[in-house]
Amino acid sequence: MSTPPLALTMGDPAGIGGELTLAAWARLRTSGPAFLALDDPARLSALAARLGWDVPVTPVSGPEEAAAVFTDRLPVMTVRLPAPSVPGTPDPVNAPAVLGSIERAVALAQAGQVGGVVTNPISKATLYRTGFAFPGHTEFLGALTGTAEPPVMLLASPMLRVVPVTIHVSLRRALDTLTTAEIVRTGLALHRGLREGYGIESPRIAVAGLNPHAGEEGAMGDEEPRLVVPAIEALRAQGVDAFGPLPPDTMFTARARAGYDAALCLYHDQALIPIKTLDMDGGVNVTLGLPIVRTSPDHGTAFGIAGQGIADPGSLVAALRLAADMAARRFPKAAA
Ligand SMILES: NC(=O)C1=CN([C@@H]2O[C@H](COP(=O)(O)OP(=O)(O)OC[C@H]3O[C@@H](n4cnc5c(N)ncnc54)[C@H](O)[C@@H]3O)[C@@H](O)[C@H]2O)C=CC1
Ligand SMILES: NCC(=O)COP(=O)(O)O
Repeated sequence: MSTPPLALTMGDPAGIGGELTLAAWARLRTSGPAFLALDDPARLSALAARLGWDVPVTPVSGPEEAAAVFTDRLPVMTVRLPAPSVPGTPDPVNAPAVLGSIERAVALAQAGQVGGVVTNPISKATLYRTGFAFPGHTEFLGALTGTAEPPVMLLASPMLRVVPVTIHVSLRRALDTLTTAEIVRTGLALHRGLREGYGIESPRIAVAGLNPHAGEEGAMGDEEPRLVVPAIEALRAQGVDAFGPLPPDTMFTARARAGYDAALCLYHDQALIPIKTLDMDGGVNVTLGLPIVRTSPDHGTAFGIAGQGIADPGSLVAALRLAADMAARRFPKAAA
């Protein structure tokens, strides 16, 4: 049996997702991994024509047909848009198609018809206006696949892997809701994810402090002794090679990064600023704790440059490659 293709979602059709899908196909068509887009073939064809890109788009009935045509044509399983997409101007009317694309990709992955799901960026604010009740893909995918615990967001590049313990909440709320139990739960999920997804037998996990100088022995905040140190002790008691809390301002230097496999960070920007600064075009967002493989580019919809053909497809290409690697590691029989 040959490796099944990956499913690539539409993302917000007013964002850069469409042109990234076209560019990713051009880069991967001969080398793979193969993927099928869950998108509107007419809008992708029109976009390719407008950009002057030679990307033949073809509707397909399913993953098998997609794998057969991938070298010559970009295969698309049709998800019709209710309204024409205008680059840079998101339209909530298209939200059902955006979400439908994700739902269909997940169903294909759960049925074992695709190796994993790769998502193009959605506009969270646009979806919230239509009543979307999840902070982002990560939590939506947890609900779609019925995970017992909330999934965990890992951002990964060859230079750095980071996980934020709190994700899409205000900084104030992140501080108010940070608990030892949540640090431990996230650390355990990271430990498992590094073993299963990356084959790292005994992952070294650096835990960030919250305050300047990791609290300066309590003079600049007490969260380190009160929340973080007990979490590290609990993780170590469960066999996880966790250490810290490290001063956040120096833990991302090249020297410091050489000492760990992933950094466990306490809030969104503590994790995402270093990785996007180091490797915006190579960073990949991976969801840990799902029964399926899911990756995505590390960036968003980039409405300001959408439709111009100048968006860098590097992060999406890296996301597709990583999803294929993870699928092969998780489902070796399907990849044989
Ligand atoms: N996985 C997802 O679905 C994600 C969605 N978003 C959503 O994206 C929307 C916009 O978020 P922002 O914070 O503005 O971040 P953004 O990543 O969309 O844009 C930030 C800056 O990076 C540039 N940029 C982004 N991707 C690029 C690429 N591939 N090539 C060249 N330049 C690129 C943009 O032009 C902009 O200057 C928000 O609604 C947010 O929720 C953000 C991150 C991830
Ligand atoms: N800042 C990362 C991000 O927004 C990705 O979120 P998700 O949609 O993958 O949950």
